[in-house]
Amino acid sequence: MHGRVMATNDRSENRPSRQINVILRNQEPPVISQAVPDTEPAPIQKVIPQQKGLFADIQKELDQLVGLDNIKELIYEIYALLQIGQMRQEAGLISGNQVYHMIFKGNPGTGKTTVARIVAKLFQKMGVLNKGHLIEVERADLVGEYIGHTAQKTRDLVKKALGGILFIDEAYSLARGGEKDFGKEAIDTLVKAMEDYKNQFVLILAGYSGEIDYFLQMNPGLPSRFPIQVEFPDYSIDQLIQISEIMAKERDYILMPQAILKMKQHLLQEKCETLYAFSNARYVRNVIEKSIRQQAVRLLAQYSAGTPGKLELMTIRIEDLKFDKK
Ligand SMILES: Nc1ncnc2c1ncn2[C@@H]1O[C@H](COP(=O)(O)OP(=O)(O)OP(=O)(O)O)[C@@H](O)[C@H]1O
Repeated sequence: MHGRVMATNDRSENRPSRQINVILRNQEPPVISQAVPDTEPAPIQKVIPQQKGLFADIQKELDQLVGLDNIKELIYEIYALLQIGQMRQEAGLISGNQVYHMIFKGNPGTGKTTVARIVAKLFQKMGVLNKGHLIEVERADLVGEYIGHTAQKTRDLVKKALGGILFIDEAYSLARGGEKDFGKEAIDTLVKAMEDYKNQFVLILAGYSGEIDYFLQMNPGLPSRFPIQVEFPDYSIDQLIQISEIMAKERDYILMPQAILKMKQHLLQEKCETLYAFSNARYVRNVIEKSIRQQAVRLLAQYSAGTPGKLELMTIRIEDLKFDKK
């Protein structure tokens, strides 16, 4: 699975192995089953009701997301780790500080920012971060125009992110100009901030998979600082259709079957033509929003002397679909 949490202070090498299987069920109390060696007490099925409340909100948000099973699993894994960490602490056991800086790899519109927001909320609920906000930046926000300017800009943004998440989109662009570029200064400042403000913010670097891999290769000191690496796969056409129906529903609209069919055909073509530049769920969102505007224009023209009924106000027809990119 992508995106496993790697414990950085694991002292258990010499102990018998203990495997923790996490089963995530919809709206039900999480069940944690432990498979333990013969010498230990019989397997325990432990239901911990107080976890339900804390995780319920997060789970509700995750349930709204189509696909992303590996990421949902990862988020639950982090939650479980934090819960058990608290219990271990209360039991007087070592529950050392975990490092939560992350790399999110994926094409545009695959849900990276959305998931980062949910992660921020989880960390805030679990007391890892005291604010749980997300500061989203890109190269231009970090890199300055003269020596020292970049370090200052980057430090200021880190300070804004304290208590939350600093999310750097297209992070690899910081290494674009090599050693002489101010991007290098931003990277060095970020690395220093990760030391200076340990556990006070979480840094997420996001971007295209290949470019992020290249970026990490060029900066060998970085990968070990990001123990959690997650792949955001492109959505299938069926998932994109599901997403479009959810997006329409959230706005109190319904897509007619003919409109769905047309959307399907169009997405197939668009995905083939644009390849890596295809912006997945973001593209679908734009289509839905444009189509809603188009429906409004159609209805006004159609009902110049009356009011459309409730169902008509909700319906997106095939002729409402708008695909142009402008
Ligand atoms: N799995 C999903 N289910 C439902 N909606 C989704 C899903 N993934 C993304 N979206 C929606 O698609 C839009 C774009 O998502 P988001 O901004 O998280 O993508 P991103 O990977 O950060 O994109 P970029 O790299 O271009 O910034 C948002 O409106 C988000 O709510």
